[in-house]
Amino acid sequence: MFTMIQLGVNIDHVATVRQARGGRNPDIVEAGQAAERGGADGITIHLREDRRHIQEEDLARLTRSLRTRINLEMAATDEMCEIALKYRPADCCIVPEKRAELTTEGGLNVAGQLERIRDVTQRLLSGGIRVSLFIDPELEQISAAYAAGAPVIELHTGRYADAETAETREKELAAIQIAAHQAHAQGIIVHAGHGLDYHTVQPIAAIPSMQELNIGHAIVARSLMWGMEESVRRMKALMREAAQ
Ligand SMILES: CC(=O)[C@@H](O)[C@H](O)COP(=O)(O)O
Ligand SMILES: NCC(=O)COP(=O)(O)O
Repeated sequence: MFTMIQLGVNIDHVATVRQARGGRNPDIVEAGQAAERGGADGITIHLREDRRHIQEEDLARLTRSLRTRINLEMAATDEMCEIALKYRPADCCIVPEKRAELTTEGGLNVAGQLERIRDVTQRLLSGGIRVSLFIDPELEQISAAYAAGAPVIELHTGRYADAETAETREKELAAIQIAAHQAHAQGIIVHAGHGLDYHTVQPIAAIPSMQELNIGHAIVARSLMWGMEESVRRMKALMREAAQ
């Protein structure tokens, strides 16, 4: 059990609000620093190919301004590799992208493109960047992530978070628990994220090998009522309570 489970706060949707009108309000750096004051152990941003929210300038400004660390989510493209190697965030998480998607729909198919993912993983590792692969909780994908040489995986919690019945949620939770155990047994560091919120986070945080959760939309949504610091503080407290 990792008693000090960490929280990466994804601030993509602060940029979504900004992009609605352009300009610099709300300011992405202020949001990241407020999340850090609330207890964020890192800041996650997804620089999408379509730049719908986070821009490269956001990455540049956050790189200069944050106290903790940046987890850059990115597609497995040459463009994104070059940007990652330019700014050298502590972490890069390789995620699948489809332009038509509203948000990330599934995990990265590492098994189906192993050579490509291995190449991107090794290029980033060689640049001193820790690499995580965003995958569905499937044993085949864990084995492929290991074969690609990724030191970290982030288990996609979307099906669990979006489950419409208690039965489905229990089934999806069991899949995540099994996947986390399998990955940990292979020496892979286990993270999780996508769709988690204040009433679904604790069973995921309670998984013994879980070292970090990346949570964004629920925190940003709540920050409109509670403020960013308090929204992060409440999420972190729920996680720490569950992980004890
Ligand atoms: C990979 C993942 O689940 C999220 O971190 C991702 O950033 C979702 O994309 P949007 O932030 O664009 O919804
Ligand atoms: N990788 C998951 C993440 O960074 C945040 O996802 P969400 O909480 O915005 O769904």
